[in-house]
Amino acid sequence: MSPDTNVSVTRRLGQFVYPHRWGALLTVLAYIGAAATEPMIPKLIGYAFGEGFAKDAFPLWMVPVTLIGLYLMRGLFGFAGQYLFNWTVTRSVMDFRAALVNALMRLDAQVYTRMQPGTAVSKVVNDPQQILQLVGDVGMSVLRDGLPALAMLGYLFFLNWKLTLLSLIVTPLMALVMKKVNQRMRVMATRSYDSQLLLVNKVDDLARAWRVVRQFGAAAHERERFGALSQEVRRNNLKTATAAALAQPMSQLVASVGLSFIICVALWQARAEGTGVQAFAEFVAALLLLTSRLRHLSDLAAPLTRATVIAKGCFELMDAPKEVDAGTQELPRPAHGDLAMQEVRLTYPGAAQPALDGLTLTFPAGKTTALVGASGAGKSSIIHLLLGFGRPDNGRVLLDGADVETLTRASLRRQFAVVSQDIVLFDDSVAANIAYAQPRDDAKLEQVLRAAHLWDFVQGLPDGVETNVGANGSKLSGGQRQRLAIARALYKDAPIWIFDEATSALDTESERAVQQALTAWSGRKTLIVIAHRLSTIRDADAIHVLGAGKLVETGTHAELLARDGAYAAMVRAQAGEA
Ligand SMILES: Nc1ncnc2c1ncn2[C@@H]1O[C@H](COP(=O)(O)OP(=O)(O)OP(=O)(O)O)[C@@H](O)[C@H]1O
Repeated sequence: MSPDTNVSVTRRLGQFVYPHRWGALLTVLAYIGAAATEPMIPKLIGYAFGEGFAKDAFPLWMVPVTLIGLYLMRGLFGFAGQYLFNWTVTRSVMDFRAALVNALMRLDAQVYTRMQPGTAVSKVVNDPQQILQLVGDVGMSVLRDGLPALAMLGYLFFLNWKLTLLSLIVTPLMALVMKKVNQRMRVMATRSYDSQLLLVNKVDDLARAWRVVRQFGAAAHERERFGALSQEVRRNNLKTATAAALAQPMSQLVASVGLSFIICVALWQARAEGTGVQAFAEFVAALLLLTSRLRHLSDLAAPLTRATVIAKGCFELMDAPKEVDAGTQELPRPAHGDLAMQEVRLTYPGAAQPALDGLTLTFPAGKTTALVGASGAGKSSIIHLLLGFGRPDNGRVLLDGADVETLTRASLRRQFAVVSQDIVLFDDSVAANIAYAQPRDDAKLEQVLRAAHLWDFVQGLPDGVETNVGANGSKLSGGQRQRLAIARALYKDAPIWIFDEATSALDTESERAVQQALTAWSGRKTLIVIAHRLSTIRDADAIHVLGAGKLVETGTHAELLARDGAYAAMVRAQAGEA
């Protein structure tokens, strides 16, 4: 990491603290107040020893009053400093997290396919707190040791400015050694952080895949893999700690070289100019005190390095490619719902073959169109493009005649309600999941729950529609989760519905009920259905058959059977399976 990066990381961190600068400023003032009380203690002790023994000295009650008063003041300043520090840090952390979540919401779809969920959790939840705490602690040390060090430096100049200037010559040497040590620490801290993220992702996997792990009897296997990762984290942490532990002795060694040089010069000067022992002793004592303060300050490199490394990771997430939302056109609400693809080609980054290859097809408004084809034929990729999650390399996707690239993403996505193969539910109530991000309407809620064949089940739940469904609907069965997702799509009441294997987990009775509900809406909605079970799409107005990203044939169920092509073969194959 170049120094420039360090500067930019610091500047970017500063952006989150800046709005709360008054808190930071008051923290500094409170600590200055606390530090100011420090010299009063030896001063008072000296006074007590000097004047206190005299017969007509101050009355004795002044001792407890002064001492208690002093410590009370110190305590108040210290408390105020801590409180203000935490006030500033917690607010800055909140802003930092908000910026990270904001970035997360706008990432390009491809970034999600590369990113482990644990990484996002760690970067948004843990890292901002850790970074600002580390930087804050360093700031505290600067206040505690840096301020007295500055005072001591001033005093040294006052005592002997020539010698002090000379002592400053050794500073670049110290800086050089510290730079080398810091570089090593940064490398180690980066490695340590990266391996820690792997560990986070592993634990995330273990918590999510616990069923698979147990079904495969893979606990020992997973323990072993976790153990190997833990070992790597431990090794990297130890190396970072070793590099940090080396920092202090190294800086002390350099300081001792400098110190011996200065003492020699001071002695030489004293001999030549005949300055007294007292001036020499005072200078050396002050210099030693300064060195001890500086030694504490040199310990700050390790936490700062760690904070920089972690912050860099957060900023990488913030700077990751965002979804392009360059369109300006807004569609009426609701749109008519006429979809078309013209000569569309889509190649995923790093893929050898295009997922869609010169595809031209339509999804007419108010009609039910089915997409069928073997696994990997490109069905989900079509949905991916219709929803504007990706852009075709070639060709156009049109909604009501407008290229979807010209539409704002919000206006485009408002037109779709999707039930996909991977159902995602929120750790919230049934009602909140169905009326997700929409105003709550209880009558409508009941209507969609009935349509999704879920009403009786929900009525039997302890808190009815207010019952929590668990993380990703873990308290529901596969079919119930799917029906809940269907209800959510119905609630959105968009002009275009996409059902991607949406009824695969339903029993025949529920499936029939859902189909009936959909038929009731047919003619008013554009319906796109992806189904492997061909019996579910035989009534579709049109069926597009895909193969390797290309359109193989199109027609109604009867037409395609009569043609005796790919579709007819698929139907026969499924009839054979059944
Ligand atoms: N994010 C991605 N990155 C790279 N390749 C991808 C990505 N998503 C899909 N593909 C590839 O694109 C091709 C089409 O995939 P797609 O998911 O559209 O097929 P599908 O017909 O929906 O399959 P299934 O019926 O199994 O869901 C496949 O070869 C797949 O490997």
